[in-house]
Amino acid sequence: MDLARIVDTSATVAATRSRKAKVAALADLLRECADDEVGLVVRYASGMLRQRRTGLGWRGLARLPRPADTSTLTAQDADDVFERLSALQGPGSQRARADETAQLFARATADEQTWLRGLVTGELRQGALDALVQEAVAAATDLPLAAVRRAAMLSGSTPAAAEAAVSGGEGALAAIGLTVGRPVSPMLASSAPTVTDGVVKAAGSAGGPVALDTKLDGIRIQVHRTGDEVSVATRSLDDITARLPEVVDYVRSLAVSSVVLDGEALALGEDGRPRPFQDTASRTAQATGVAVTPFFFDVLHVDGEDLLDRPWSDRIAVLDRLVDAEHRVPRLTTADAAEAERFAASAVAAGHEGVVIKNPAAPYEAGRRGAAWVKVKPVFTVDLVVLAVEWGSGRRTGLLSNLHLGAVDPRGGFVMLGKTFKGMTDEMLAWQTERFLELETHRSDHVVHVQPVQVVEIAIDGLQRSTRYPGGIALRFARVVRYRDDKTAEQADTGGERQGALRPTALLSRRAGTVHP
Ligand SMILES: Nc1ncnc2c1ncn2[C@@H]1O[C@H](COP(=O)(O)OP(=O)(O)OP(=O)(O)O)[C@@H](O)[C@H]1O
Repeated sequence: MDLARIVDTSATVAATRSRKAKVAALADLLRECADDEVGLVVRYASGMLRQRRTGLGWRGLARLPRPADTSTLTAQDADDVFERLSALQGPGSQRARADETAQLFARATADEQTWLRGLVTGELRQGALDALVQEAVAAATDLPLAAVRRAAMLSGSTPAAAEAAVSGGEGALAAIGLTVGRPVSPMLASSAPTVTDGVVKAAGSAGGPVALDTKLDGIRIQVHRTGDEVSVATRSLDDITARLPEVVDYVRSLAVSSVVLDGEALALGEDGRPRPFQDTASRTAQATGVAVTPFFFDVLHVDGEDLLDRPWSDRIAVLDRLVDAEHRVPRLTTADAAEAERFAASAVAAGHEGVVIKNPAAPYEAGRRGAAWVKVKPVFTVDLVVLAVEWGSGRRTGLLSNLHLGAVDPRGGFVMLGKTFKGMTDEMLAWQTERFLELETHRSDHVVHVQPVQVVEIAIDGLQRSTRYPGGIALRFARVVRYRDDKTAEQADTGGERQGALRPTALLSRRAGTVHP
């Protein structure tokens, strides 16, 4: 497949607002692929490299050779270069990387250069793109979208689902089940403004009791075990087995031969209350530091049996049998809103984030964010992307301080919603100065513009209409809660639902919470 063909499709997808037209363009591209290139083309169409690391960043791409006049590159040519780059290490590798990169870019036309740079820096990646590509795979292969989606979630990979669809049709898609040892996209929660609303939403039209789980503010962990082999994956499916030996030891001690558990790892203080989130979060980067305790709230597989399609209540019965109460998330099942409010208040008083309210009849919907799980938190927080940072003054001279914050723009890119320099600890200031200088793209005056990849969680008192920012809304009293390294920019919150019409309520309704301790 010619690279230019993919670059063209990318441009068409970016240029149209019509979802139908985007899917049609992607499906046309996939129809033109040879079977053995589908995986790579799907990756590139989704803005993803096949290699986890290439060692190339924004800086390495700052100066490019003169573009070629005619396009000759294939997708496979590009992938071959990235494969060689990913294998480079040791002395001389920096030089070799620069040479390989220069040669690749010299063979690319101007449009291809721009596209390749976006691919390498992750700028082409958009969460929504993955869903579009799944639709395109279904359209190109004439297979049900639900079957493609399910396979993508269970394999944790849209390219893998596309390859199966092309090579073996619906049978091959259905054969992608849960494989112990291979992480699946975790089930996600929608949100509600109050516990009472959350109870109604999770119960659905049938009404009846719901389960309230304490919402722990730790590291989402999905733990797979076969025999003595244990692996731990994060929410974004990164392998952190080596970082969490205490979680590995605990799951290895369970009386099962194979199991897949879903939960949170949390660092507790001597008083049994959760330690500050930063303490827990530091363990995603290192195996030392404060100890974390695993708390499980779901089980997806046990001893050869997949439990995904079984109702939550059945799965929890299995969990209660397998895992002792000290390693389960505290929970209450009730149909009474007042009782639910009291439980949520006590969870918050115990130092937790809120509750996740669950429908007891619901299956485990990998990768889905629906009404079966509803989170309710006491403060509004939004996950935004840092677009630029201003140099500080006074006590903060020499440090990057005031953050320019953007939400994901449904039309592509980001839309700025406000700025903040509040809520940062000295440690955060030092860290962010280093981090944002690494991500710098250019400067204007006292503002350092950065690659839009760093997600930050911001607490706000609300949103207000404003003419100051292009989206027409602005954050009220924004302050930094923490940096979110477990989220990519495309997983940040959206500034609006459709066609650029920024709807503050859409942003808020997914985030609001009013549990009163
Ligand atoms: N008992 C629980 N049941 C389900 N999820 C829980 C539970 N306790 C904590 N969580 C965490 O809550 C997360 C969802 O809420 P939150 O909005 O805080 O997280 P997020 O990462 O910002 O958003 P999301 O994962 O929904 O995009 C889950 O991904 C999970 O990691």
